[in-house]
Amino acid sequence: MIPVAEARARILATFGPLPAETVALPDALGRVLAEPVVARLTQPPFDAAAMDGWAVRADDIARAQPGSPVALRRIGESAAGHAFAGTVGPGEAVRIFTGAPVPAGADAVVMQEDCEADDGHVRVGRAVAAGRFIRSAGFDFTARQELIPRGRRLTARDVALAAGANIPWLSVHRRPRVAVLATGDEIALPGEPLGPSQIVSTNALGLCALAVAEGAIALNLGIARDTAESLAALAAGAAGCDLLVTTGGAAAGDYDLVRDVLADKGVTLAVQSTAMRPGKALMFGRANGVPLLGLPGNPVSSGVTGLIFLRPILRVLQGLPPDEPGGPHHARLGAPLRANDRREDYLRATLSRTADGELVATPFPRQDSAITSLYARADCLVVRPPHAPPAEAGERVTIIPLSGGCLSV
Ligand SMILES: Nc1nc2c(c(=O)[nH]1)N[C@H]1C(S)=C(S)[C@@H](COP(=O)(O)OP(=O)(O)OC[C@H]3O[C@@H](n4cnc5c(N)ncnc54)[C@H](O)[C@@H]3O)O[C@H]1N2
Ligand code: MOO
Repeated sequence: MIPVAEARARILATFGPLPAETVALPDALGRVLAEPVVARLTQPPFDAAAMDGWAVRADDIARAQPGSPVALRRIGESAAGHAFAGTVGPGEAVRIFTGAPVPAGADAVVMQEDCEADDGHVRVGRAVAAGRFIRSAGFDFTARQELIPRGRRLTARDVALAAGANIPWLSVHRRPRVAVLATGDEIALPGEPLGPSQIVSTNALGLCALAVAEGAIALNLGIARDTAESLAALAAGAAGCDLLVTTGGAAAGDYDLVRDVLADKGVTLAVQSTAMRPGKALMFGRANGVPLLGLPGNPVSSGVTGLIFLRPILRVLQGLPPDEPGGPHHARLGAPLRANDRREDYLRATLSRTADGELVATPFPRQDSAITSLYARADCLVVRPPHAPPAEAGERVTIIPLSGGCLSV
């Protein structure tokens, strides 16, 4: 058994970002930038009004007050998309609307609420400083400015920003293609009629969903029976994928075939088992040239090892750091814990807050790696290092929040 950190390091060392491809902007949400987004225009491209009102010369209305307005001659109109072509001279004003270009000669906008207009004149009842209610050209960004750095997972806000920068397509890392293979004579697909000793496969669908949530394309290869032929035949479907993930058949039982059948002859597995719970039965190597991540069969073990090993692989393949920035996260323990043994423990737990806002993680009393109902309900995993001494309620612990994924606003 090797420590989790070492297993992760050995596994992640074999992956790097996938090549870039070009996608249309509407398809870029959740993708990771391979090239920075650089503005193709200056925004706003011209000095623009920030309010509906009147474009004026600030000096002309320096003495205007609510009781004694200054009258200016109205000479035209500037609406969004329809600029006023002339110049505002002394004693003149142009009707203007939010977003419209401020005409030459004017240096401020007065809100229409402070003005009274008739056909020929506008009476301005408030003095404003030069620059008031004008968004000057480039006030948001300028042409050739780097707006979004490479390596960022694009949010809905980023898509809007790139659109504003007049960019119709983006260079992003190719999505990882992940093949997922369940194993075991006892496993059936959801909805199939079940034999007397059969159970429904949860793991492959859960792992495919995890892969999709992390931005990958998942290919569910189905369920291999406990024979070398079945396993080899279905695993062949992973050809051309960036990763083959198996679940089940990873321990040392008589029917646990994954290691023997799939690992290339002569290739040593980089990881054979890890000092973690759940997830001891874990392997990593290559099968027919495709990286192979062999996860355990117990459903919670497959889910947790998916989070600890599959998720960072998918992030690295997309050009992201293995872990989300901002970690590690911490909380207070909501219940005491016994001393830990030599395996790093990942306890399924709920999160709550104390009256003064502190985060509290309370592990479920039952932690068996086959209890899927509690795993689905958990808000976080509490990480207990190997040989951790007994812990009191209230102690600070490291947690892994069970949220996130590729779609972010
Ligand atoms: N003598 C030992 N026995 C076991 C050990 C050990 O160290 N020595 N480790 C235990 C641990 S811990 C785990 S985890 C499992 C891992 O074994 P495998 O990866 O070989 O998994 P299987 O034996 O194939 O299945 C275990 C369990 O999970 C169920 N399963 C399998 N696939 C699915 C699926 N797709 N969906 C839902 N459930 C699945 C399977 O029916 C078994 O109940 O080994 C322990 N044994
Ligand atoms: O490796 Mo097992 O995952 O502890 O349930």
